[in-house]
Amino acid sequence: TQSTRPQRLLGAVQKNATRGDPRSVVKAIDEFCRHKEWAMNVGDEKGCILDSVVSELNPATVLELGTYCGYSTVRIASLLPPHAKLITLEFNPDYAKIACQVIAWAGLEDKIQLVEGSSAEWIPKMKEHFGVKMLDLVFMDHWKDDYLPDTKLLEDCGLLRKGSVLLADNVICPGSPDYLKYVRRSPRYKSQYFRSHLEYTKAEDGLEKSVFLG
Ligand SMILES: Cc1ncnc2c1ncn2[C@@H]1O[C@H](/C=C/CNC(=O)c2cc(-c3ccc(F)cc3)cc(O)c2O)C[C@H]1O
Ligand SMILES: [Mg+2]
Repeated sequence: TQSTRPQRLLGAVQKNATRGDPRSVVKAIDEFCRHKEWAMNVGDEKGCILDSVVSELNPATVLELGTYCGYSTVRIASLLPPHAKLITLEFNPDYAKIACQVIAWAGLEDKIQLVEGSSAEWIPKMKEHFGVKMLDLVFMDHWKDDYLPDTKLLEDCGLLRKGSVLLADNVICPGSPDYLKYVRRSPRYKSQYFRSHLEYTKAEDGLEKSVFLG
């Protein structure tokens, strides 16, 4: 039977990356997507911006919305301090299965909790189910129409503190206009646009970093 693109991406990781070496997993995926098959990972150019935000913040608790194949999951987790935790939500079981194996190949199982389910279902369960008090960083890379409702849900669930950072992918392409308007207009956020390009292409895209002011 035909393989899927995520399965072929996993194959490229298992063929070209070194087990237990997260950065080689990131590199293998970028090579595959640049030279073989495009896939919707945040990619190497926006990935460097993601790296700088994570390194500067040094977060203890990270939430990622939209795991897909686990590229940004591995990229973020590879930069986290020893006892830090990353929870990543993915509701597509086929993607979750691939991401789980990509994470295992990188040797990051201890830092990453992959949850198969929707953000709407699991954001309200963060505290009781995962013992999460506050989120230091939220990386949003799921359906673009869910960025705004999920941001409001994070606020309502009391998961954001003064200084919590929301980092959203694709605010230009495919775009999330209602989210952008909200974080840029709201007095409760200090928002900043990092101009870049859509992964593996020359099209404009960027990340929006929004600091919650409490
Ligand atoms: C609500 C919810 N909860 C948990 N997981 C969720 C969820 N909504 C989606 N997900 C999961 O996240 C992933 C969805 C990601 C959506 N990302 C995209 O649609 C996306 C699309 C493009 C793109 C740009 C130009 C083009 F011409 C074509 C595509 C680029 C990107 O970087 C993207 O992230 C997979 C899905 O199962
Ligand atoms: Mg994206």
